[in-house]
Amino acid sequence: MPVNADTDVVDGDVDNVETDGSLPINELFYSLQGEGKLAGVPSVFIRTSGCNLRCWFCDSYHTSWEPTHAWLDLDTIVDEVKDHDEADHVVVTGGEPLIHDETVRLLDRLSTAGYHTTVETNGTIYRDASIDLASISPKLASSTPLPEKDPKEDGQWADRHENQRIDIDALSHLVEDYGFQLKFVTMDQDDVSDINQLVDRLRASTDAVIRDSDVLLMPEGATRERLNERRELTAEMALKHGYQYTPRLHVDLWNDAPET
Ligand SMILES: C[S@@+](CC[C@H](N)C(=O)[O-])C[C@H]1O[C@@H](n2cnc3c(N)ncnc32)[C@H](O)[C@@H]1O
Ligand SMILES: Nc1nc2[nH]cc(C(=O)O)c2c(=O)[nH]1
Ligand code: SF4
Ligand SMILES: [Mg+2]
Repeated sequence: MPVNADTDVVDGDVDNVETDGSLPINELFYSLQGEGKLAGVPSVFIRTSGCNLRCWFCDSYHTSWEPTHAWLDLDTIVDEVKDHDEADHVVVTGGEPLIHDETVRLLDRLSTAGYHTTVETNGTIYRDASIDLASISPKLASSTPLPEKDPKEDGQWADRHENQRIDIDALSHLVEDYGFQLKFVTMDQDDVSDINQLVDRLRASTDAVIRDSDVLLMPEGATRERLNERRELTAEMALKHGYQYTPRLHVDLWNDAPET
């Protein structure tokens, strides 16, 4: 993809940007869905650039900490999706895809064309859109880029990330309106109380039924090596609390190669 970095996209603050029927696209590729309830399903991935959070561990650094992208119009994006004629599932991810107004129009176009749509989102933004599966990954306290963890080493994003990472209203609307999964990146045992508290809070704030099997624990790890260090502990946490474990099939298969 051609590369440029826009300050507006860097900050995930695109309200005032004239997007003119296009989206900042970091990559578009065909792979197996690696995570969650649809793991293993052949899917086209559309990765938008720009994010309103800054998880220190973000495995898509060039959509968040240092965004790169080409602005592609919706016709071009949909045509590229259709080039992969084996696929009937599309995953719209990022960055945070729901910061962009045009993502709603893209989802409409994909749905009208007959695709099953999954949106990978951090759950801080609600949009009324054609979403079959809202794959929500709320960010735990352990994701906050404290100075000692920040890839840029200055801790500038810590407060903003911490203040924005949970929005109960947005989460409630997402689980009420769409098929959903709550997919938590887990570092260690300390995350469990954070997960339990959030699930309890969400259950109390919505009439939507949230089953334990809708709560997925996914080991942190952008590489095989790091995943190996966390998968067993994550599996044990899932067993102990009755939550579902999700692998990261693409990391097992292709490690951290781009476009996988
Ligand atoms: C790059 S994010 C993009 C979508 C959205 N911003 C979000 O966080 O859900 C896609 C998925 O990767 C997960 N993820 C990011 N970095 C990870 C890491 N180092 N290990 C495991 N999962 C990670 C996110 O939690 C999310 O489920
Ligand atoms: N194969 C594959 N599956 C995925 N599921 C969610 C992904 C994402 O980055 O959102 C992802 C990804 O990057 N690759
Ligand atoms: S919310 Fe998603 S894209 Fe944004 S920094 Fe966290 S993992 Fe990366
Ligand atoms: Mg990924």
